[in-house]
Amino acid sequence: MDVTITPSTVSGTAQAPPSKSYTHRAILAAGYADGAVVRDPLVSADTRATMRAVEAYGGSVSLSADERELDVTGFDGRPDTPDDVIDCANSGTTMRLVTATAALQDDLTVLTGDDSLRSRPQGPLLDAVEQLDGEAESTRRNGQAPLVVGGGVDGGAVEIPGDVSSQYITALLMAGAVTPDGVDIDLTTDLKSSPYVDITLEVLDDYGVAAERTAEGFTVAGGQSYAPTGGEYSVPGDFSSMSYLLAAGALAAEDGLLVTSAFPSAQGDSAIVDVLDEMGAALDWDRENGEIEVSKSALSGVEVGVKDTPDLLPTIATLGAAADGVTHITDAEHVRYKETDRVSAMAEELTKMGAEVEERRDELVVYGEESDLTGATVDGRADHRIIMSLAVAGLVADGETTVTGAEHVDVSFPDFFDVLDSLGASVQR
Ligand SMILES: O=C(O)C1=C[C@@H](OP(=O)(O)O)[C@@H](O)[C@H](O)C1
Ligand SMILES: C=C(OP(=O)(O)O)C(=O)O
Repeated sequence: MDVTITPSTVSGTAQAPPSKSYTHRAILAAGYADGAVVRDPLVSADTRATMRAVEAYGGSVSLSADERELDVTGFDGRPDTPDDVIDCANSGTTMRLVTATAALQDDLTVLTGDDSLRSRPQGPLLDAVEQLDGEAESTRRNGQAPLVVGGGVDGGAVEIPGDVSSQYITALLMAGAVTPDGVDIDLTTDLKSSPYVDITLEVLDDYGVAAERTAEGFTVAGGQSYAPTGGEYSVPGDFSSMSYLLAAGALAAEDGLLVTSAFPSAQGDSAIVDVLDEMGAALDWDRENGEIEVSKSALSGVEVGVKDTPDLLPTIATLGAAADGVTHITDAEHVRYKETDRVSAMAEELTKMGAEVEERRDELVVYGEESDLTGATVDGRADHRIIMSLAVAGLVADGETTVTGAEHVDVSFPDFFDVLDSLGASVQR
């Protein structure tokens, strides 16, 4: 599906979708448990992949008609051998988290995904499973899926780099809690995306599982049981998804835009509020009521590191292209290991729209004052975050912007274009 955006103003109220990261964890934690009800889940292509995995391991997942509740019956810490290959589709979180689940059972599980997911790095996690005396192979022996994993690990100590994906740590902590011996994780390089591990620790705690940071990394004791208080878990709003709404507001909400479901949580991507503030956006976050009011403002360039917040790079790149002055997005090397190489993707696609952008190995520099955003046909790269960021740029580009492959917003924000349309943007599908 192609979507064409013409310059528009936006106004009104938009509710942020539920958090993808919390939903994945809440569903898998319910799988490790006897079961649980997950309230306000994100129902999207990626979280459906995690639901399929829980079912493949012997659990069941049923979604209420209004999609506000997932009733999960768990496999209680003892995954079955799946009858078939687990298709993780486009979801890195699913593949990493359920690879560690596969290592808990003696037999083998085969995990695969789409072209993008089969090109992303899994090697350090496979290596960690082998350090725990499990079996973990990449069929092509290139550290990428398809993967074959099993071996019935009992726990132990692992060394793993922290600068490829924090999802390996999340995976090992979640599975480690139900091993007999627990898992000690020694990070051999600096941890990137660390707020995502904080999300994991928060969800584990809510499910009654103890895990903690250590001087070397993290540790989780074995022999624990997952059980959320009252048998229920509620998912908060998603700040990565909110970043597109807030950016749209800062660029195009002449009369202001209100974003709801914005309660504080462990999500590092709530840093978008500070980034916008530093760029000069008129913005007010009422934390108590979970509401952010933002209005169209003259923005200036900013220097921002995305070590902890890789998913914000595409949004900040768009903001930088519409701002005055230079925007430096630093510490960005790990942003290349996502659904696409997002550093290159944003550099190339914003260039097609007339932006002046310089790509470095771990940095994207956007020269806002030399950028005159003009409508163009841009490639969404089958990557939800690239599509949403380019669509937001289209709100302020001169002329028509067509984003190709726009259906991939289905991964994290399925009704993104409906929401944009309801806020008054001119969106043609
Ligand atoms: O654990 C998670 O929910 C996620 C962790 C991050 O990935 P990395 O840890 O691979 O950087 C982030 O980019 C991804 O969108 C979601
Ligand atoms: C990188 C992302 O997710 P995942 O790693 O789960 O594919 C994302 O949502 O931007």
